[in-house]
Amino acid sequence: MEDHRHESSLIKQLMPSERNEWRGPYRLLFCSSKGDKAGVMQELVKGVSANLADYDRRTALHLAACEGCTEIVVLLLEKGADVNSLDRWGRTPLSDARRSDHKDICKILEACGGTDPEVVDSQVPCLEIDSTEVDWNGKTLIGEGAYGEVYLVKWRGTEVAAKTIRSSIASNKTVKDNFLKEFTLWAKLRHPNIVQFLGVLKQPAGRLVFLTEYLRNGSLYDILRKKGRLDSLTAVAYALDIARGMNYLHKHKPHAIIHRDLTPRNVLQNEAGRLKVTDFGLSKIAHGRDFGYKMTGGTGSYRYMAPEVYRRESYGESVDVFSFALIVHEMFQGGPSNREEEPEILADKRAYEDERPYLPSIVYPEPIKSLLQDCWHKKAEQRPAFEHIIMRLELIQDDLQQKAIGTCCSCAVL
Ligand SMILES: Nc1ncnc2c1ncn2[C@@H]1O[C@H](COP(=O)(O)OP(=O)(O)OP(=O)(O)O)[C@@H](O)[C@H]1O
Repeated sequence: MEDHRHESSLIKQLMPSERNEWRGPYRLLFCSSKGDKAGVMQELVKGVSANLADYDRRTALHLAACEGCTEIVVLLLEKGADVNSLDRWGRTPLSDARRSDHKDICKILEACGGTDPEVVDSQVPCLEIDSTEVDWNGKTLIGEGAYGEVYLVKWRGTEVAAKTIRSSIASNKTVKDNFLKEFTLWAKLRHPNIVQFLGVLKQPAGRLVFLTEYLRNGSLYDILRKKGRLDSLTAVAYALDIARGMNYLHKHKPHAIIHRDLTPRNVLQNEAGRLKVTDFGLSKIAHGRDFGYKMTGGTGSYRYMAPEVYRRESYGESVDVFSFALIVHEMFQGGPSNREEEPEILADKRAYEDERPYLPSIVYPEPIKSLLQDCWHKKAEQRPAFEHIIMRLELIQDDLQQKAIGTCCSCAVL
């Protein structure tokens, strides 16, 4: 997608020297994007319309809202700028201010009747599923998480998972709106290793139920509990599934999607044996400032938490790489290490004493060992990106397959 958020397309085409000397009506757009109040005033006094737009239909108000130029926003509104003008991508100035996190400008625009189609979108009918289409009669409880129960139900004759958000959580309007925003984003995602979001049920206020595809084999957590250690080829195939799903999320445009809560419980398996990642983005709502939920030892999220998250420092995509390494470690080992230790204490030791799980050579092939050490590196910027992890895993997979064929052939010769 084109990045249209920052500057008018006309301004982008100008050389720096031309920008400074630019005269003519479009100077209004340039000055608005640069916070040049005197310049904006000059243009308006000359009679340039406050609603002048470039050929992407970006107005001075879009640009000022996007760039955080509060004074210009106020001035343009006073001079009759249309608070809800839509650009070529269907965005209003409020959409731009929200995306750039200019909270003061959002308040000003909202007070003037500004709306954000991207949020309205979260309630658009295409996301909404009529509750009467869901057959709850034969429902089966599949599991229970931090937010509520998960049921197997039928929707239009197809088995799907219905995930409920407890009313104690969903009755908070801000929390509910944030869930809806995350669903809007999730609904747009399509990848073989990402659980498919299907829609939100029309429910009375305070309740929230959403549908996703149903994955018959349950979570990786359940699989490891049942099967214990996985053989190297299976573990690497599973690691590749997770890495491909995560790479898709991290490469999302215009912003990477960071999972923040990648754990074996949030990795599900379908009947064909393929793993898919689920519940990304939701953890920051429930665990974040919107809702004072604290991750418990029970849900186990601390066990996979990157040191910088535990230390409450700023973080990026590599927090998911850290969690990924611990999941891969478990697949080779058959479960978490230091099972008896409180997850929070474990996270503390990882964050402050640089403690990491043991990697015995008898269990971990050398290239897996070095991959895990890189992925849980204490310096977040040293951890590899998922696209590189995929390449390394593919090489490891080829090598393991060659060895497996070799072993098989020597059996046949014998
Ligand atoms: N789409 C699905 N298909 C099949 N089973 C599912 C699906 N979604 C969830 N489950 C099952 O329900 C359980 C509970 O899921 P849920 O996402 O609510 O919580 P969790 O991931 O286990 O924990 P937390 O809420 O702390 O992340 C999962 O562990 C899984 O076994």
